[in-house]
Amino acid sequence: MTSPNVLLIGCGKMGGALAQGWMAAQNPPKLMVLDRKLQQAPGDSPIVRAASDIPADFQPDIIVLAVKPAGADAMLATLRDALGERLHKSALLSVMAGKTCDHLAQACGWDDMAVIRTMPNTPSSVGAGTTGLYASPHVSEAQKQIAITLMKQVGTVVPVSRETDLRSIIAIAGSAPAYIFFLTELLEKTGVELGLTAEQSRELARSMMYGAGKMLHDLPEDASTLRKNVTSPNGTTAAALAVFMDENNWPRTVKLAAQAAVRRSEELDN
Ligand SMILES: NC(=O)c1ccc[n+]([C@@H]2O[C@H](COP(=O)([O-])OP(=O)(O)OC[C@H]3O[C@@H](n4cnc5c(N)ncnc54)[C@H](OP(=O)(O)O)[C@@H]3O)[C@@H](O)[C@H]2O)c1
Ligand code: PRO
Repeated sequence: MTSPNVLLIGCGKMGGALAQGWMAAQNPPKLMVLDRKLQQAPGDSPIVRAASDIPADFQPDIIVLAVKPAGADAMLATLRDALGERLHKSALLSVMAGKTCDHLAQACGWDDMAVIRTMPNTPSSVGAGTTGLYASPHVSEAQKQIAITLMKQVGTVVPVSRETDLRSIIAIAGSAPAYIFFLTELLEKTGVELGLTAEQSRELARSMMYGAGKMLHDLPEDASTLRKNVTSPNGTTAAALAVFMDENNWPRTVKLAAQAAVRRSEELDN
């Protein structure tokens, strides 16, 4: 398949992670980046500062919208003015935590605009991303396949048939690397409190996270089996897990945290 023309709007934390992942992939897209401050784009992709600077002969296959939800409408208005029918011919792929497909289509100026909503995460930068993907009814099968292929270049894609499922995906995958990074921070800090040097503690916590993640990725066993394999009867792990697994501890807080992320994504739609 020939590589698609991709216009990436916003090359910050998430847009930048995708661009990095794509540029390291086998058959990278032909990328143009729109960002007001970025100095150098991954793969030295061309950068424009505003929609009005997009060259007249550039027809994007996919426009990846990676700005904050609050800035989306204004950005789409300038894009519509600059691209006209070229915008209508593209598929819009949002990575934003809020704003529905219908809302984005209207902001583009066409009710039948092809809008794909995704929820990727920052591990996309190292080809280990996880992306939930919903294609609205106006997206053609060909456009959907281009979008899936594009996001598969940076990791795993989980298509969903209900747009509202993206909220759950935010809670379980989009925001979730931050939960894991926070746990890593806590382990590092606790290691120092227990007498390790900061360097030792950092290396131990990070290496352990990588090893556990690699087992989850490489092996077919359920997470619960992998957990049980670490837990000797009446041993050290059982002592630690008795704290974490208390129903008022992780089972409760993980659910509360996920519900808070879902609620926030509902607010970001408006
Ligand atoms: N971060 C994540 O882990 C993650 C994961 C999944 C989805 N998302 C979604 O990704 C989107 C972006 O989040 P982010 O964390 O990547 O934010 P970010 O780091 O602030 O990136 C947004 C980028 O877009 C640029 N930008 C915004 N408005 C612009 C405009 N009008 N013209 C030119 N450039 C403009 C920003 O420039 P300035 O800095 O100058 O404003 C910035 O470089 C959000 O909608 C979020 O919900 C994020
Ligand atoms: N980062 C974005 C946020 O915090 C969306 C998921 C991850 O809103």
